[in-house]
Amino acid sequence: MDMDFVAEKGLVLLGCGKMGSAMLQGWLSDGLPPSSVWVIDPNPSDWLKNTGVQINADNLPAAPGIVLIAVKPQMMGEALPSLKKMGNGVTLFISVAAGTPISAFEAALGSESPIIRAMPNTPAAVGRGITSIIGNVHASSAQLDLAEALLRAVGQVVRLESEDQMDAVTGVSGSGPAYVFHMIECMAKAGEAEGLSPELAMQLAQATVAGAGALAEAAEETPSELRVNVTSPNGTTQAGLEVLMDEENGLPDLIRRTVGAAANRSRELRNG
Ligand SMILES: NC(=O)C1=CN([C@@H]2O[C@H](COP(=O)(O)OP(=O)(O)OC[C@H]3O[C@@H](n4cnc5c(N)ncnc54)[C@H](O)[C@@H]3O)[C@@H](O)[C@H]2O)C=CC1
Ligand SMILES: O=C(O)[C@@H]1CCC=N1
Repeated sequence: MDMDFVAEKGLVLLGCGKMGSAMLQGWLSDGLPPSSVWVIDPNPSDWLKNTGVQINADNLPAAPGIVLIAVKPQMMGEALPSLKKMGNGVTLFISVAAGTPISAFEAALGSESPIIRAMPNTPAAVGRGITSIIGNVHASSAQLDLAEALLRAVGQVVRLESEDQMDAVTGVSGSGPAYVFHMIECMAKAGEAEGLSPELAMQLAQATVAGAGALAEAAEETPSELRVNVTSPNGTTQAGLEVLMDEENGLPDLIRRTVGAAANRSRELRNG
């Protein structure tokens, strides 16, 4: 059971904004035929309109293979009723919404419905996402395998042991790309402050973050060892890291508070 199953039975996307589009882009470039995809979204983007998928069509499949729910948690109450008739025990629902618990989908779609809660991230658009998943009791191991196969087409997949882990996961990997993009912005601005042109500073910052990420993934050394490899005793990196790694004002505390705030917001979203 994999992409062929999804192509045959159909994929319905409820909401196709930034995250839904990032995943759809990955699936379409992986060979999912646009004719197998139905999107429900009152505000489809120009990109979406050019993909060839069916948008707000009347001919929705009665029992699609998968329904991906990718609306904002705040829109859930308004959006979910349109799916209720698909809560037939056959269709697998996958939600990527931050905060919204599995119990909310069970209440809206029928308590027998197989539901998988997932937390992806936008690097899915280039096949480099990571998605954490957990299913309800009605999601069979074959359905978890199906979700994993679908999501693996846009990056790595990890299975969680408990839904409680989802808030921390959201704080680290769901929101994480934004922290890294901001790091690029800050490095580029700092390069400008040291006299580089904006274009050169941005090129250096982007390539450095992308290259360091690729090396961290490919190398046998840990990120700590890779950091030490860059750091010549009493050299330039040491001088920089003394600021970045400062216990009181440095990155460790800042990142701890950043991830904590995102995880807390995820906990708050549980209540709608
Ligand atoms: N953007 C990200 O990096 C990530 C987002 N998520 C989750 O993905 C979900 C969507 O987030 P984004 O794509 O960033 O938001 P977005 O605002 O870009 O997309 C939401 C889409 O839902 C559509 N929509 C609104 N009301 C609707 C309705 N009643 N029926 C159908 N569609 C409706 C909107 O037109 C929009 O296209 C959220 O629940 C978020 O927590 C999860 C992981 C990462
Ligand atoms: O900012 C948000 O709420 C969503 C969830 C994770 C990333 N974006």
